[in-house]
Amino acid sequence: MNTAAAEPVSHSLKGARRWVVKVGSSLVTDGGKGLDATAIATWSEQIAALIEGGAEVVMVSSGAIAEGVKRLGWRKRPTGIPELQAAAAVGQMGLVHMYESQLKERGLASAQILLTHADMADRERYLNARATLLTLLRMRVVPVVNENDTVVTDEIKVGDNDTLGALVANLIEADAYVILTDQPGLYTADPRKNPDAQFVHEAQAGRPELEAMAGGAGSSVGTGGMLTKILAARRAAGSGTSTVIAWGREPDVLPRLARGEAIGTHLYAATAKHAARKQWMANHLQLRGRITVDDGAVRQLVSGGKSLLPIGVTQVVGEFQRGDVIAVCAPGGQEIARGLVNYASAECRLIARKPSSQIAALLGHAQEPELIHRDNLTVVGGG
Ligand SMILES: Nc1ncnc2c1ncn2[C@@H]1O[C@H](COP(=O)(O)OP(=O)(O)O)[C@@H](O)[C@H]1O
Ligand SMILES: N[C@@H](CCC(=O)OP(=O)(O)O)C(=O)O
Repeated sequence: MNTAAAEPVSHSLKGARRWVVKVGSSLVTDGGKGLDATAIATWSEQIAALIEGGAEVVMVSSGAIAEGVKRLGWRKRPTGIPELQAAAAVGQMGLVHMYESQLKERGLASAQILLTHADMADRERYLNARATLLTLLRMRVVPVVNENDTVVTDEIKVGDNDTLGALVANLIEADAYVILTDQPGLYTADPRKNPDAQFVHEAQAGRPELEAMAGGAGSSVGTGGMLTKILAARRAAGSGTSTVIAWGREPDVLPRLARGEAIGTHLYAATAKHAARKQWMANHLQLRGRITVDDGAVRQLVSGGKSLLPIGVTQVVGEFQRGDVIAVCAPGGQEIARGLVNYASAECRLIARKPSSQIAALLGHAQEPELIHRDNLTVVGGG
């Protein structure tokens, strides 16, 4: 851990291509006073600069409840869950409207994505959310993500968009997760309560001593405090994503981070992205089925680093759903890869040996041309 300003900071976000940027309620609503148009304009400007430089950016924005409370004319945040949900539904309108207009002024289209933690836990929804987000990013559209507060209760109680941002970073395997908040970063203790607290410049994400430093929210508008940010950084590191916690009003913070400047607290991921993905597949998911592929497909997967297309599939064993993990076997039976399958077993049987152009005609719908996309595939024993 590096708390001394004199010690050189060794990690940076230079070269990061895919970014998730999260902003907290107190910043977005100027401490609950109402949507801060200037701040949102500033971040939009910075996002436009990143995209201009070839980056992809997902925005995760809190502030719906705080804005809804203001729009409904309530003097303070309610405690009842239905009232919080109602406030979020009202405030979300203003929130996305403001992002849309500010991004549009900078020539960028935006999209609203409302997610719950449960959406990421369900493998089919996980694949759908991933496909939607990656498609938007390919089109240079900026997804603006928030929790789907209408349908969740636990998430409202913990109010945890720090974690949601990390889940999105896992989902799209972001290079960088930037959490913008009302402090310059992590201190060894809550600086609002302890004036002697030292600034933490960098540390490896997931180190247990970081959790001991982090306290709860410092304002009545924010919810998670530093602890959820530290835990979110640990989670992001699981997919090889490094996290920076920085002050949201730091001038030009995002482009400066992209240029490699040391701003805020850098919580770096110890494992590289590709290795992290392999580990995740190996550890977290149970095999639900098996398919055999022909020699041509084996070559494409093992040496070519390509996706698996239905045309190379010769046999489908077991019952599985879209999003399940299946093993891919060579004609001799040995497992060569495993990955998240885009079609259920019954559909795989119908499209096996067929060109992808026939999927829509055979199934009545076409999710993706690949049976397993190469991003969701890990070659067994390969690099
Ligand atoms: N060790 C720490 N370092 C910095 N801030 C801390 C620490 N522990 C607790 N905090 C508090 O966390 C607050 C930021 O979290 P929160 O209010 O939830 O913001 P946001 O709305 O941006 O998520 C800070 O204002 C600060 O008072
Ligand atoms: N979905 C809620 C998010 C609450 C939340 O996590 O807030 P914060 O701790 O300020 O990031 C909202 O938009 O109000």
